[in-house]
Amino acid sequence: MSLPPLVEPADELTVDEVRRYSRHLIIPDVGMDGQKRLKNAKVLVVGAGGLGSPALLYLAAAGVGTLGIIDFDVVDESNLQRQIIHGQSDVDRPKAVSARDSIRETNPFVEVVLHEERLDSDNVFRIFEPYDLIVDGTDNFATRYLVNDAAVLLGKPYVWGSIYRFDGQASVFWSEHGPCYRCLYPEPPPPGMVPSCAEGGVLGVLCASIGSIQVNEAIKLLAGFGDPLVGRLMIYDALEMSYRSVKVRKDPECPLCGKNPTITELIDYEAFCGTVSEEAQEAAAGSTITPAELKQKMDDGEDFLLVDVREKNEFEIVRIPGSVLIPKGEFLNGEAFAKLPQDKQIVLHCKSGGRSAEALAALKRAGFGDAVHVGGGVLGWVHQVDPSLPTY
Ligand SMILES: Nc1ncnc2c1ncn2[C@@H]1O[C@H](COP(=O)(O)OP(=O)(O)OP(=O)(O)O)[C@@H](O)[C@H]1O
Repeated sequence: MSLPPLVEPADELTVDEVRRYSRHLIIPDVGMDGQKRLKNAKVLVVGAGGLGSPALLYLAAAGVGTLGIIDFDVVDESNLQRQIIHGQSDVDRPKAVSARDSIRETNPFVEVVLHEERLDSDNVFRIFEPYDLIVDGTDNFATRYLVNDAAVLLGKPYVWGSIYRFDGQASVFWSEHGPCYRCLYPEPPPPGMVPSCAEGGVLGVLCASIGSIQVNEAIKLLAGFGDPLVGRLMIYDALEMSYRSVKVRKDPECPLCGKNPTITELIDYEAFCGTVSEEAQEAAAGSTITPAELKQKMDDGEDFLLVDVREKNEFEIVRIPGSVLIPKGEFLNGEAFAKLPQDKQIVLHCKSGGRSAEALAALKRAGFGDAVHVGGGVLGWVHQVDPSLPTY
């Protein structure tokens, strides 16, 4: 499928621009016409993190005239392994500002528009409106459904990417010409079932592999050449080193872009995707202790078993003294229960409190009524009790 260019060409390129983009200009498919279209293009990148970093740098280098950056976060040292738009001196600076500075260095001809806020249902239409196309570099389901729904309702193409450990996926969702994200994934996974990169990790260079595919697709759509990834899902396995693409059909029953849409306006995406299941929230209510309270229990010599429900690799990075490791999965499949004493209170913790709440719900269901979990997890322990330990 080939599609007409999204953007009209700019009137002209300056002498400096011709010199800068000469390696594009001599590709027949791009040429003067394509480069002028890129110059006139306005692209918004949501998230200046793992995918957003290479996406922003390559979009800027390619000569996309206006780049919007939306991110609410600041640069953390643990970002630098993959978020190559930021450097050591950017730690603690707002990501959007740090990304803008790098783009200025890469290509001063690009106009950068900063949105230092969290994209949500209240601001998404206002923020998306001026842009021709949206590139999604975020890491959470609530934002992906929000971006998809807003893009469908505004009729804009949505260039999507996703990464985890060694696996990546990318596609272009554009309901006028093919499926939307909801046609592929009608429902978010149950809370806690799909680990994030923060929980499971990600190979840094995978961000470049998938982020650059997103840029490739954005450029093709803006300038109107090649076969866009509309109606196809690209699947990349960095361990096997295989790329394949599978067809994704538009779902006629899609509640958003199907024949009889039931979703005609934005919804509450946090509630739709639920970061922690309702059962876990209920289990945690009244059964949550703070890291400082955990320390007090230890100092008082209370007899309890502290169970870390993270994965082995995380346990090796940092652990709370005296804890034993039983990963969350063993609570969900029931294997953990036989390993636990019946005559002691069980105290669960994870990295920041989400997984331990899920494990706590399973534990309570199995009859361990006085079990509790530690709100804030091992990160809370480091901040409140022992700042000499590393965080990740
Ligand atoms: N709704 C949103 N609005 C604006 N920015 C968002 C939104 N959701 C996520 N982001 C940003 O998208 C980026 C996602 O990047 P990535 O997952 O690589 O980084 P991270 O969240 O910094 O990493 P980690 O979770 O491993 O610490 C982050 O910079 C995050 O702040």
